[in-house]
Amino acid sequence: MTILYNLFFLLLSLLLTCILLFLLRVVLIKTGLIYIVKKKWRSIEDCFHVYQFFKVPEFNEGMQRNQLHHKVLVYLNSLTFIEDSDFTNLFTGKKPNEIVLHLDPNQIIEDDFLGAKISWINQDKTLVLKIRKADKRRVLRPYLQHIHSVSDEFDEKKRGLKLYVNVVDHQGDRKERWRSVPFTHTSSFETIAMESDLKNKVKSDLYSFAKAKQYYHRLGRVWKRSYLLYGPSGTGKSSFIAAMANFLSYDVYDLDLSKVSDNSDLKFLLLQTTTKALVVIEDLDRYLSEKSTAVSLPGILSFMDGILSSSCGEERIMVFTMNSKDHVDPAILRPGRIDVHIHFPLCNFTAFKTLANSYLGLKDHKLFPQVEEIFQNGASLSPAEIGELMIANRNSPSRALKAVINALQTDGDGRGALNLGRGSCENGSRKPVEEIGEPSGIFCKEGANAVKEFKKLYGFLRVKSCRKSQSFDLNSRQNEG
Ligand SMILES: Nc1ncnc2c1ncn2[C@@H]1O[C@H](COP(=O)(O)OP(=O)(O)OP(=O)(O)O)[C@@H](O)[C@H]1O
Ligand SMILES: [Mg+2]
Repeated sequence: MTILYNLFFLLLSLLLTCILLFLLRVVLIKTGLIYIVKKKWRSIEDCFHVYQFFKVPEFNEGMQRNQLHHKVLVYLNSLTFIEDSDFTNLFTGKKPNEIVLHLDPNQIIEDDFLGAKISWINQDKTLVLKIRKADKRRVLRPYLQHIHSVSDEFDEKKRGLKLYVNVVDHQGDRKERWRSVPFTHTSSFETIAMESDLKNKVKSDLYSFAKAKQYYHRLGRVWKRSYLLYGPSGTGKSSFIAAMANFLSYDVYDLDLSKVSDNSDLKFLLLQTTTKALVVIEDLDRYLSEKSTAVSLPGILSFMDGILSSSCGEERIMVFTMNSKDHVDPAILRPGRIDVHIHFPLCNFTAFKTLANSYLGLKDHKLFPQVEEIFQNGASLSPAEIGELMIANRNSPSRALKAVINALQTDGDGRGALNLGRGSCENGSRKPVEEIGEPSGIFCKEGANAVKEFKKLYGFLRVKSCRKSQSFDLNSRQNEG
């Protein structure tokens, strides 16, 4: 009996202690006393550690700006810890409704890195780093490197993307060949009407490319990737390039071949592009067939193979667009030259529904079956043409759909037939998109060499079809990256 009593009292006292501790915690948190306790605890802890201090002044002895000071400031302003500090400054940002936090003079910021507690004090144009002596050897160097990369990334994002266009070299001195303007195209993968599976493949391909620096280096390859976007006018090729740039946060270099004076000029232009860039040549088929450029075919081929670009920065993506591959020199299209080919067909019913959703906010409509039937009969228009009709009639969805039906019945008849006859992927003849339920864009990887490399690396033995080898390639690289 006494044992039972003792056990009961023990349990009761345990329960009471738990309730008391819980109440104490609530009081501490609710009243803010927790911060006082934490502060006191830290100052007691401080007494048992030896600290080292590193000063980062804003200017050096020659009164030149110390870049590290700028980087640390950018880094500290990006920390979430700044929100938790006792006081800080609030400013409006560049974007509407944006509010940014900025360090105040004399403010102390706590940071955590690899388990070490680090604090920064903002004192009279000098930032002072305080670190425990015991942590210094292990943490200081990687911490400073971390600051470098975070602040570079932050600066990069703040800078905004740029669109560069090449200008004619009037002086003949090859200086300032690129002019830039802010890149403000708002196109994104979400706004492009395209089969979602294909879109995801492109996204993951781009993403794994951006992460694969070590991999490309190990293979001794130039860290670049090239895409060919081909299809009739108004099918979204240029919009897709803008979406790629926005997705990767890369600048765009739009190369106008008619303003390039010769092969060596092309080389100079490439040398002047920066890293993290999308180098674009639009309408390559037209330049080649009209011979409207002074650059020769070998000049273009070596540009594609990355021989020229290997000497300049890295991490670049090249994009070429064409209306058709039919009359292009086979050397351009040979496997391994352009990594990924993407076909942009005229609109099919699936793409039409995406457009109707984004332009008119329509998920379904009683006229949809009629539109579907017209598409099934082979009629088609470009997404640009359909988009225009929808924009013009955006206040009345029914009128917009009737306008599209009308246009498909009159202008769209022959175009559909043309689309059906087009080749799509290298390994087979193209069937009507709607009939076989094929994606509205075709994604076909032609990098036979790259496929071999991946097979060697990962021990894949089965030779797959063009389409399959591409997806296998993407998966394996994703794993790698
Ligand atoms: N697949 C699509 N999804 C959404 N909008 C599209 C699509 N295709 C075209 N558009 C719209 O049509 C307009 C023209 O498209 P874009 O300039 O990208 O076509 P293009 O294929 O580059 O044409 P071109 O070969 O004549 O240069 C853009 O405003 C774009 O928003
Ligand atoms: Mg275009």
